Order: sequence, then C-alpha cells, then structure tokens
Amino acid sequence: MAEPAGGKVVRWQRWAFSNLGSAFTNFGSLWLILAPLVSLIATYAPRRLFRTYFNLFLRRRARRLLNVVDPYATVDISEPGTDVRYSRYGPVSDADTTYEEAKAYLSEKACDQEEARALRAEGARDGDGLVVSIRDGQDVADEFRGVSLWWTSVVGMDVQGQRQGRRRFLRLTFHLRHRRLVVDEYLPHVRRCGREILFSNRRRRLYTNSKSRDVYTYEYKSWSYIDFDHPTTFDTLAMDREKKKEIMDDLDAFRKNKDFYRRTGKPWKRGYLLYGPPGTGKSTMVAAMANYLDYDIYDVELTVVSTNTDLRKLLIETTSKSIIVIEDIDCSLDLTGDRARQRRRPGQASSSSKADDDKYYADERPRNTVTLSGLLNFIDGLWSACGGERIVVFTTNHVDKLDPALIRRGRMDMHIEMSYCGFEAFQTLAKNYLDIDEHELFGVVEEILKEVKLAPADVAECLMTAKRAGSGEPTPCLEILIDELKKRAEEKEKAEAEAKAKAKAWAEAEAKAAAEANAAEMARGNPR
Ligand SMILES: Nc1ncnc2c1ncn2[C@@H]1O[C@H](COP(=O)(O)OP(=O)(O)OP(=O)(O)O)[C@@H](O)[C@H]1O
Ligand SMILES: [Mg+2]
Repeated sequence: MAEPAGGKVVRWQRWAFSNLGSAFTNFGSLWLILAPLVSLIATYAPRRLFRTYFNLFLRRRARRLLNVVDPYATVDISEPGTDVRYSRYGPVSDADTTYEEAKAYLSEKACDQEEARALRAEGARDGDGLVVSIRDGQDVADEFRGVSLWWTSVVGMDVQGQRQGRRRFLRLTFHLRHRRLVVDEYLPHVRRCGREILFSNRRRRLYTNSKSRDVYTYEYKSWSYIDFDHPTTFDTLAMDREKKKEIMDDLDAFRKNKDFYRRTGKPWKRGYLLYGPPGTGKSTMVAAMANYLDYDIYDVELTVVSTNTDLRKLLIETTSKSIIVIEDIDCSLDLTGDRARQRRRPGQASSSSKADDDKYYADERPRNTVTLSGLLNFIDGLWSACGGERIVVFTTNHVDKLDPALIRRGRMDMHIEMSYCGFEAFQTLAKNYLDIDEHELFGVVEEILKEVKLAPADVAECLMTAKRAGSGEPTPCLEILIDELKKRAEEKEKAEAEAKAKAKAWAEAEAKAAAEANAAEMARGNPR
C-alpha cells in the first residue's frame, strides 16, 4: 500500500527528533564531563591567563557575530554630577561641558522635528528663555555629511570611583562604519554648535571692576556686573556713513578671521582708539560694537586698580568674546610722558633740574601703582593673548596727551575720530528722533552744521526739545530745531570768544609776571 505523502514527512520528523534527542543526550553527557573541568580551570587556572584567553579568542568571535546581528554603536554623554558648579554657560571652567553643549544642540534639532513629540522644557540658567530637551526614550534623528545618526535620552546606572548613582545620558547611535567620522568630526561639530547656541541664548553683561565681596563666599570679586541692555546699534549711531561701514567691516573681519590670526601667529584681539570732543558718541560707539558683535563689556576703572598684578588678574578673569574698555584713558593714569619720566632717573639727564627731581620723587609716590608698562602688558603682554577673541577700546578727549607707545598701530589697531555732527550724522539723528529720511528743511540744517561745530549729543538734545515742542510733527519740529541750533551756535560762539579772551589775558598776565620777575632779578644784579 502506498504510503501517504504526509507519512514521509512525519517519519522524517520522527527520525530528526530521535537523532536530535540523541545528539542532546550525547552533548549532555559530554557537558557532564566538561562542566567540572571548565569550572576547575576557571577556579584554579591563573585568572589572568583565563581572562586573556577569553579576551583574545572568545570575545573577538562573539563580537564579530554581534556585528553581523547589530551593526550599531553608541556613545553616551553623561549629565554632570551634583558636585559640579555651574556658570551661565554650563558647568564652570575645567568641568566637562559636553552634556550642556549636546543638550543645547539637540534642543534646536528637537524643536525643528515633527517626529520629536516628547520634549521637556526647563528655564535657561541665564535669562528668561527656556531650554527644550528630549524626554527619556524620545529619539531625535540627525544627519551629518549624508550619514544618519540618532540621539535619545536614557537614564541609567553610572559608576564613578566608589560612588554609584542614576544619571541621565544623551545616547548617540550610529553605524559602526562611521565611528571615525562621529568621533573626529560629528561630536566636535555638536559641541561647537551647542556652544554657539548657549552663547547666543545668554544675557549679555556689563562688568565693572569693584572691591565688593561675593555674597556667598565672602571673597573679593574682581568684577561685578549688571545685565547689558543698551539700545544703541550701528543703525542709530550718528556718524559718517563711510566711516561707519569701515568700522563694521573691520569688526566683521576680526570676528571671522580666527584662522588668519592663528596662521599669522597673532593673538586674536584688536584694539580701537576712539577719540574726539565730549558728546561725539565714543561711549555710544562701544555699546553699538558690543551689540553688533554680541559681546559682553568689561568697563575697567583704572583708578581703583592698585597694582599691575591686580590689573593682570582682572584681565585673566575676563571671558572671550568681550570688549574691554578703558574710558577717558588720559584721565585714568598719568600717561603723559610718564614713561619718559620713568626712564629718566633723577640727576641722570643733563637737563634735569632739582625741581624736576623733586617732582619725580613726588610722582613716584602715586596713589596707585599701575604704570604705563603695566598697562602696555595688559594690552599686549603674554597674558593678553590667553583666551582670545577680545577687543580693547580706549576712549579719550585728548589724543595728543597720550604716550605714543600706548596708541601705536598694532596696539591700538584702528584710530577712530569721533567728530562734530555733520549732515549725514544729522540724518541718522532725524531718523531716530523724528522718523524722517528727507525734508525740505534739511538743507537749512546742513548749512548751520557747516558753520558751527556741534556734538551729536547737542543736536540730539535739540531734537528732543523740538520733538516735545512740535508735538512730533516733522515741519514744526524742524523749524524749532533750526531756531534751537542757531541759539546754540550763538551761545557756543560767545563761550568760545570768552574762553579765547580769558586765555589771552592769562597768557599776557603770565608774560607780564615773568618780565617783572626778570626785571627784579636784573635789578638785583642776577641776570638770567
Ligand atoms: N554719534 C552719536 N550717535 C547717536 N547718539 C549720540 C552720538 N553721540 C552722542 N550721542 C548721544 O549723546 C549722548 C552722550 O554721548 P556719549 O556719552 O557717547 O559721548 P562721549 O563721546 O562718550 O562723551 P564723553 O567724551 O563726554 O565721554 C548719548 O547718550 C547719545 O544719546
Ligand atoms: Mg564717554
């Protein structure tokens, strides 16, 4: 009788099971013999030998097998521990900032991706903003140079030294073959972008050096600060358009040329000297620069700095991406010929008189001991190159009074004259205050400004008065402004004439006194 087709299969199955059964039975008996042997080796064989064998042989094979099944690798970036102190950019100075940077990077990615639905939001450490991050288990995909990568947030056990604890990790998953790309290029890219995001999200600060103590540590702080929220921009800064553009281009070139500075061996910093009469916008320019570059400002009050060492300490404690400004540098220190006097010791120079020497000793006991060379080191010394991306600005009303060494090109790279209000500067002010670009009365204002030297601060004040009196309407406002400018011009002319007359009278009186003293000496028989 013919056997049914299904019968063959069943028989084959039975045969297979009986053989498999015997195979398992055989393996079982083999294992019975081998198991005590393996455990004996594991117990008594030298541990190092066993481990080496395992690492070299078994693990490699296991890993190869695993790579076929799961070709993905992961990198974990762990959240900083509770013992880490934070600054507004994340963990302070020497602590690892990678987690904060990666989190900031993913915050942007998560906000842009529709698939990322489970997000967390927490208040930014600095300012009113929020930092959005991915919730545990939520994936965020990313692409870098055509390679796909995935981020997720996980909580797991972390062991550090003796301590164990649960920590949050940002886990990056990628294909094994992109390992080099990820480590060499992608992760540094993540850090760089994250740092930039943290930087742009921060509130900017205006620092000043003070002698105050920290409220928590009770230590002397070098700098104290307030939030910097100055409204001035280059758009509202009244000055010659071409000059303004030149300055903005220079700032752009500075900001973008990190590699150029490195290649040429120059520290990444730039000095600007702003000089001009009062009210021409020197301080306003510093604010515009800071807003343009998105930098913090360190306003150095030199008169409260006691020594060169203190000055250096201040410098060290500034951060990069900042403007260090010393206002009215001519008033802050006696820098006029200071160096010449320091070089010329009493009695050395043939021309030095006793009176000069007395003056020297008197000046040798200054209230503070910050010297010109200390200041030069501050701007140009080795320490000044640390940190990079810094701008130094000096402002002065009397550029001719400064030691040439202080403002030579290379130290103060760009000398910017802030001058009296010209027509182009007026146009900017008119736009700021009256919101007009053109008007038929502009011609009259232009003629007045050609005739008389008025600082932008004066013109701005006239505009404020005119705006109030003219209820903001352009024509009456400009008419009032013209009257006001004429009045100011007359006042200024009168004041200048008076000052000139006073100076002349003073010079005459001095000359007369000298002539009289000379005559008296002659009468005594001591001709000079
Ligand atoms: N160029 C300008 N553009 C716009 N506003 C200006 C300009 N110059 C002066 N002002 C206005 O005048 C005020 C005083 O200007 P600022 O303090 O910048 O002058 P300064 O040159 O620093 O004077 P000082 O030499 O006395 O320190 C500013 O608050 C601003 O409103
Ligand atoms: Mg000023």
